[in-house]
Amino acid sequence: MHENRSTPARVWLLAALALAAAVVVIIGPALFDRFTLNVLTRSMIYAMLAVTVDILWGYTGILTFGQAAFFGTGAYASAMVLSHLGASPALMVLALALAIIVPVLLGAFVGWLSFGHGSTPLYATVISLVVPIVVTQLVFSGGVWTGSSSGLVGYSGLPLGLPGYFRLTGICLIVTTVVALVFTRSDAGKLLVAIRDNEARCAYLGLNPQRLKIVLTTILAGVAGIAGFLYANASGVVAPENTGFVFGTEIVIWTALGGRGTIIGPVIGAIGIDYLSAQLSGDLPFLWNLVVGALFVVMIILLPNGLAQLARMVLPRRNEEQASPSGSPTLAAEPAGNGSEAGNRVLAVSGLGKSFGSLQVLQGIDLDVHPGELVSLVGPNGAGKTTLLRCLSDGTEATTGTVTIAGQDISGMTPDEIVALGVGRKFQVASVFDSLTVADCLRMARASRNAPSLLRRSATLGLPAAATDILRSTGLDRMLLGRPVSLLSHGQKQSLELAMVVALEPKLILLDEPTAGLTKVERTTIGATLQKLTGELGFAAILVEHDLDFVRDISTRIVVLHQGKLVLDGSVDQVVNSEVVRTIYSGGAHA
Ligand SMILES: Nc1ncnc2c1ncn2[C@@H]1O[C@H](COP(=O)(O)OP(=O)(O)OP(=O)(O)O)[C@@H](O)[C@H]1O
Repeated sequence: MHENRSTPARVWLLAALALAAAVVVIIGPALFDRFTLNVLTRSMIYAMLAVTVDILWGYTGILTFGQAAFFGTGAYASAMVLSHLGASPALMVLALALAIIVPVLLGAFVGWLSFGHGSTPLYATVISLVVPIVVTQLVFSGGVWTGSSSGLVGYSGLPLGLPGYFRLTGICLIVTTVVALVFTRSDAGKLLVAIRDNEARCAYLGLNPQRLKIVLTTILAGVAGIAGFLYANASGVVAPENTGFVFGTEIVIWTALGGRGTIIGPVIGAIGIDYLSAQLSGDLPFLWNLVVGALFVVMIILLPNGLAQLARMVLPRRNEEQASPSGSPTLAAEPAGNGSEAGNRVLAVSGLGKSFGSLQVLQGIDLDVHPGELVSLVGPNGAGKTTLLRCLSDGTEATTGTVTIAGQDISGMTPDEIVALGVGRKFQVASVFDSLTVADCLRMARASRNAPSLLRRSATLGLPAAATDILRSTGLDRMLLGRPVSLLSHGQKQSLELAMVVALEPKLILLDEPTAGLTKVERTTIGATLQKLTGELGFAAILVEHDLDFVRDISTRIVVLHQGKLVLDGSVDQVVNSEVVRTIYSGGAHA
């Protein structure tokens, strides 16, 4: 794959900004008085935390109040070593190591609890509220080890002096910010947005969003721990408030006010508000919190995306609609993947049943599908068609019977594991990533095969020929690759989702009413595409469709489902001319 070797302007801009910030940090001690240096050192440590919250909340959609717990754990781990064991160079290294390891272990546990098997979106937020409270209680009950309610104070830290701490924390913040900016703008960083937008689609692209969120929580807990280490050294005191829920909420407020999903916004928000708090809370000790609270409410109403939104309104903006073609990646052909061997069954369903409580939705379904077949699944509303597709793409759905894909029983398997067996699923309502561009959506579809770069935006987009064909035939190719998905028409989103599914190079494609709401021209294009995919390229497909004329034109076989039972499985002619079908569609047949 070719990479664009020229360095984009935004990389130079980032380097220039980082350099300017480094200069300010280096000469800062000569510019600021002691009070300002002290406050800014603390503010910059808090800004590191705000970056971690922004990656979790702003990019990945995980609202967390728990970063304070990891920060506090790191701070206490360091302070306990320095207080009880000493501050020799070796013990300093131990203090730093524990300030990372303990929060990382806690982060992995919290991540597993929040996003592990069976979790719901509510888990993460509730657990992030509970963890700081638990950690604070542990600190209170730690006796002399943690200093209980008084915290730990009077230990020796790194021998840097105030200017040294200012410079060290400044450099750490610049590094954290640059790494976060590079990562969130890389191909891999787009994965976070994909998870935020549409977790189910991620799973059906063969990705494992739960695992990714656990890894992210763990790594960012480690970063919060490093911030805790800096704080414990620079301030010379750690207290229960450093681990608490109130502090965790403050970080969220700084992030929101600065502008989540921007990295720079939360950095400015944290430094600005903490600095102002230090300046004003002396003069307005009781009013200050009220001022911050009121500011928060006003901002949420007027500028829900924070100060960064104001900056975007003022600064000239790139017109996203005109971002193509110069901003678009170039399409590159990927070698064809694992085609199915004609003759072998791709899918074998035997005695499949599904019930919701006492409601039996599917019963005794037997079905085989071979490579090259386009099997249409028809039946009246409520017959169980979508439920059947769900049972074929999620091994935890079926109540009875077996589903075998490419020779492997899928019972108990999760959607991403089934994608790896060669199943692609297209949903009834186009399931894409609205905040990403067309190219990024397609890149997500390849992410389980080609690990996306953590550092770069690729200048090319490698896709199998079948997916590129769909883009060409539906007009989504080059000119629209850089366009945000939110600007696409309904038909374009349907075509994009189909291209994403085909980009997975599945053996079996499951399509739930792919032509719903499309114009006649769009339907004809999709029909021709499906015929080519199956007839010429050897994919197998199961198509749920209500339009019998469309089905008749393109199918190789038709299966009729009625009241949860498979009542007919035959050639197009057999089914179309069947008395049973006529009776079912006229509403006359009952099980
Ligand atoms: N999660 C659920 N809980 C309870 N009942 C459900 C659930 N999902 C589906 N059903 C019921 O299962 C039956 C089959 O639904 P399904 O959506 O599979 O039908 P369908 O053939 O796809 O219908 P349509 O053509 O209208 O999309 C319906 O009676 C529906 O109400």
